[in-house]
Amino acid sequence: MSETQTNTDTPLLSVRDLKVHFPFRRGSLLNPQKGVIRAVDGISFDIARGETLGLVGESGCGKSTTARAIINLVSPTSGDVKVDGVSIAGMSDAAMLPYRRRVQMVFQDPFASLNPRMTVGGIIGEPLVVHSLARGRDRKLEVLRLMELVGLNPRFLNRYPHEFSGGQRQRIGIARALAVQPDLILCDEPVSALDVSIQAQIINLLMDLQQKLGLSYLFIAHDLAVVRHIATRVGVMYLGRIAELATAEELYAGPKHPYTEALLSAVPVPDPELAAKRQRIVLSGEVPSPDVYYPGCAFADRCPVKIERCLTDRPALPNKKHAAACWVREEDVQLDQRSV
Ligand SMILES: Nc1ncnc2c1ncn2[C@@H]1O[C@H](COP(=O)(O)OP(=O)(O)OP(=O)(O)O)[C@@H](O)[C@H]1O
Repeated sequence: MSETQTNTDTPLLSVRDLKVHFPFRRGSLLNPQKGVIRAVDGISFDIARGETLGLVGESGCGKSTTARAIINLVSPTSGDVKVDGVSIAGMSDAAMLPYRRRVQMVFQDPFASLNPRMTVGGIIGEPLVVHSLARGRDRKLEVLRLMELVGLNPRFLNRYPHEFSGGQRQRIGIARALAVQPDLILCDEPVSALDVSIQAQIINLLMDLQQKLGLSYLFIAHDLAVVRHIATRVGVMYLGRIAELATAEELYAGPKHPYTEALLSAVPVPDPELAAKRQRIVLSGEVPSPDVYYPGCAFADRCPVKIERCLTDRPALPNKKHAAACWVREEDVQLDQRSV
């Protein structure tokens, strides 16, 4: 079988030991400082066809940078991103074009990501032009079909983004991503800027589209409540690393990492009796700066169950279905040799 053929055993997306470090210089002429921001610091995960991986963590933990590296908007410092087993590292622009069609992105702020001077028809139809997929009347018909698919009234074809609500603008962004018939959509906080009732509508739309079109999603959010209904599996990120990776069911029923426990304790529970029993874990301190190198677990400073080893030895995420990078909670956690 050729490398470009679809192999159902190969994950659609495979990310291995991905690091994205941003070197910086600051300070004064007399006291210059050089350093590196470890935005993403050695993460690995797969996404299968038709699956949704939720990627969750506080602001600045590296979620968007992960998505940007997958779509090649930033260059990885090291590690590998493969689609259907084919690595994108070092691909020429021409070789990247079909890849860009297969992997699309939907952004958090649907207003900032849509060109205000283009009509909805122009915005949704643009990728069809870029990828030479449809022209003239065919293009218009395809745009109208896409508008209906995402629940937009086709009569609004010639309207501008500012004439739509936040939820409708996000539908435009989704239709634009769908125009090239992608396999995987990277959804970077697609509902964070929307009201709660509208959030549910957009999540339902994404799930409905997944059913109809067999799409895979990487769904980024900063809280666990948002990904609960859409994610098949969830990765919890902390300071550029994955603290815990599990199926959504396992993670919500029994989180292993103390950081996941703290995040989950903040998720509202609809049942008042359960809510009364639930103890809220309030973490002390802030997420540490990604420009400091932590030899041990990056969460150790804020961790309520840390032991001495957590400060000195970096735990690697065990390679199994439900895994946490935690010396205290996980029996078969190993020393992460790669980062020493
Ligand atoms: N181009 C860049 N140059 C330097 N630092 C960057 C760059 N892009 C991101 N960072 C830094 O990398 C870290 C991770 O940023 P990233 O945007 O990936 O986090 P995030 O989890 O998506 O946060 P948010 O939810 O706020 O978007 C942050 O400290 C950020 O300031």
